[in-house]
Amino acid sequence: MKDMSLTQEGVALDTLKMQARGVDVFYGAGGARRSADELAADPNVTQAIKNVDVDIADKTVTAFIGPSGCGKSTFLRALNRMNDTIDGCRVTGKITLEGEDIYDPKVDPVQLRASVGMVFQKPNPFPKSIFDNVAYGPRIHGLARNKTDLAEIVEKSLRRAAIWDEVKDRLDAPGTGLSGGQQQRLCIARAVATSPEVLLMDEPCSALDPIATAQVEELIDELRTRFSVVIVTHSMQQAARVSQKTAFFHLGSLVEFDDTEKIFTNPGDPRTESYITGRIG
Ligand SMILES: Nc1ncnc2c1ncn2[C@@H]1O[C@H](COP(=O)(O)OP(=O)(O)OP(=O)(O)O)[C@@H](O)[C@H]1O
Repeated sequence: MKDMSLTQEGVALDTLKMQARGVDVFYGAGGARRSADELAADPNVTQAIKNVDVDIADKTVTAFIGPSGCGKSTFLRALNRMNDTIDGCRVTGKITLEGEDIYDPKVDPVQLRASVGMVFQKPNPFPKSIFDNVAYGPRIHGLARNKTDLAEIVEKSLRRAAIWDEVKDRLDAPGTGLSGGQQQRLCIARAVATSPEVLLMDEPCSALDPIATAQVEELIDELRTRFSVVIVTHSMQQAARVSQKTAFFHLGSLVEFDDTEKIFTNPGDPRTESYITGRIG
């Protein structure tokens, strides 16, 4: 019998943070408002995501895995409307954060991205001081009442990103002068400074050495005590180490979504099995 306290994707209802239903993403869609069916039928339009349903649980790390070009990053960007910044990119279907439609015209995408933060593959600190990198979000969103308050938010964020001890004596130094691993943790501090509900990470360790990767992975485990984390990774070992839920994408479709342990030990779909055993991808 179906457990009514779970969503169709098997996530406990009382922990549901984000939900995607029937999401399609198109590139080269042009400016005119066309329906998903019209876009799908247009040979000049690329459909990168096809009818995807996903549930993102609170205080959980969800990994998106799949072969190159399957749409992982495209779908991740749909979760905080980063695709809005790409000309001709159209997202259809429904994505909610705490039950609210994030594509509703009332929603301000800049505000949304403070709640659904993002960390990119390549560390991208602003050409500003370490302090100003972290203070940027709280400043533009008016989250600090005064200077002391702002300094507290910056310190707390740097501590959460496990980089405070390394930078506390040089907060005025440029963020771009840090090592790659430190820059990535600085970017994580910048993303958590606005107290997001969800943190999206697009291959956050791919530019890092094994020691910096281990530090960021440890940090991800710590971050999930406060936030939902969604991570795109090419490393199956990393997905198995850091996540509790895994979504396997193939050719723009979500093939399987389940507990990470199940995906890696007893996948339900032969395509998932082929991928995790190295036969496709
Ligand atoms: N800005 C864009 N314009 C046009 N097509 C794009 C754009 N970005 C991605 N695509 C296409 O969308 C599809 C999915 O790409 P996406 O980058 O989301 O895949 P991915 O699974 O994240 O790949 P990878 O693992 O290689 O990063 C691909 O066919 C890609 O060529």
